[in-house]
Amino acid sequence: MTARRPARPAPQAADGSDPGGEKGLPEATLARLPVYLRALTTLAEAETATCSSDTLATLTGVTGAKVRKDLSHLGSYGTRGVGYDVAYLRYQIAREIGLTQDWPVVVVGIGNLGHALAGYSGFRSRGFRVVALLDADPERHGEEVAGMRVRPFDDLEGVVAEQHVKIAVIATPAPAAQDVADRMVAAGVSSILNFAPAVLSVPDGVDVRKVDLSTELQILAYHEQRKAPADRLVGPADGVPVPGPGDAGERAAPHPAGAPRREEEHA
Ligand SMILES: NC(=O)c1ccc[n+]([C@@H]2O[C@H](COP(=O)([O-])OP(=O)(O)OC[C@H]3O[C@@H](n4cnc5c(N)ncnc54)[C@H](O)[C@@H]3O)[C@@H](O)[C@H]2O)c1
Repeated sequence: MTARRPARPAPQAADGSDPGGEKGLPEATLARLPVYLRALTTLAEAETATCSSDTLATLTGVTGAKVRKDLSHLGSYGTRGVGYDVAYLRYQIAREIGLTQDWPVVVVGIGNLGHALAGYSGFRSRGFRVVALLDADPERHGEEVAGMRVRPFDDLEGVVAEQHVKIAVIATPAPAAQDVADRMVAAGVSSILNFAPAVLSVPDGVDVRKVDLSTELQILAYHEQRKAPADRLVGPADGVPVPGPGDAGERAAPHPAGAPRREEEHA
C-alpha cells in the first residue's frame, strides 16, 4: 500500500479549465480535439478530401471561429478557398492527442460499468487496448468478459509493469476508489479515468479525469428548465430541500402549497 501523502487536488474537471496548460494546449481545445477527430473520420469515410472550418463547425456544434482557433494551436490554418485536408488534419489531431501510439489500459472494478467498459469497441478503435480487467471480488475471478478473464486486483502491479500501463480506469464503488488510485499510482500509472463518485487525491504529475453522467444530466436539466415556459416549470425532486419564509431548508413536502408539480405526475 502507498502511504497517504499530502496531495494537490486532482485536475479532474471537464469544464474547460486549464490544469494542463503548462503542457501546451488549452484544456478546452484539448477536450474538443476528439470531437473534431470523430467528425473528420466521418468525412474521411464519406471520401471527402477537404472541408472548411464551417463544415467542421456544423458537424461538431462548435462555432467556426472556435474551430479555426483550436486548429491554429496545431499549426493548422487550412488553405483559403479550399479548407483543410481531411486526411492530414486527422493525422495531426491524432498525433497531438497521442492516438498514433497504442495505449494499454487496465480497468479496475468489473461490475455493471466495468463490463460495459470492457466491451466498448470505441476504445480499441481509438488506440486504447484494454490489457487487464481486475476486481477484488474472488467470485468474479475467472469470469470471461469481452474475451478476457477477470483477474484479482492484486495482479495490478505485475500487469502495469509487464504491459507498461500508464492509463487506468476506476469503476469501483466510491469508498474503494482512493485506495485503488493509490495502488495504481504506486504501481506506475500516471493517468486515471475515474467513474466513481469520489474526489481523488493524487501526487503531482498524475492526471485524473472524472466522468459523472449524473452531473451531465443535471446540466441538461438546468438548460431544459431555462427553455421551459413558466407554466411548465417543474417542482423539486422528492427530498430536495425547499426553503420557505423563515425556513432554512427543511425537507420538502411532496407537493408544497403553490409549488408546481412535476409534469409526469399529472399523467
Ligand atoms: N460516472 C458515471 O457516470 C457512472 C455511471 C455508472 C456508475 N458509476 C460508478 O461506477 C462505479 C461502479 O458502478 P457499478 O454499477 O459497476 O458497481 P458494481 O457494484 O456493479 O461493480 C463494482 C465492482 O468493483 C469491485 N470492487 C469493489 N472494491 C474493489 C477494490 N477495492 N478493488 C477492485 N475492485 C473492487 C466489486 O467487486 C464490483 O465488481 C460506482 O462507483 C458507480 O457509482 C459512475
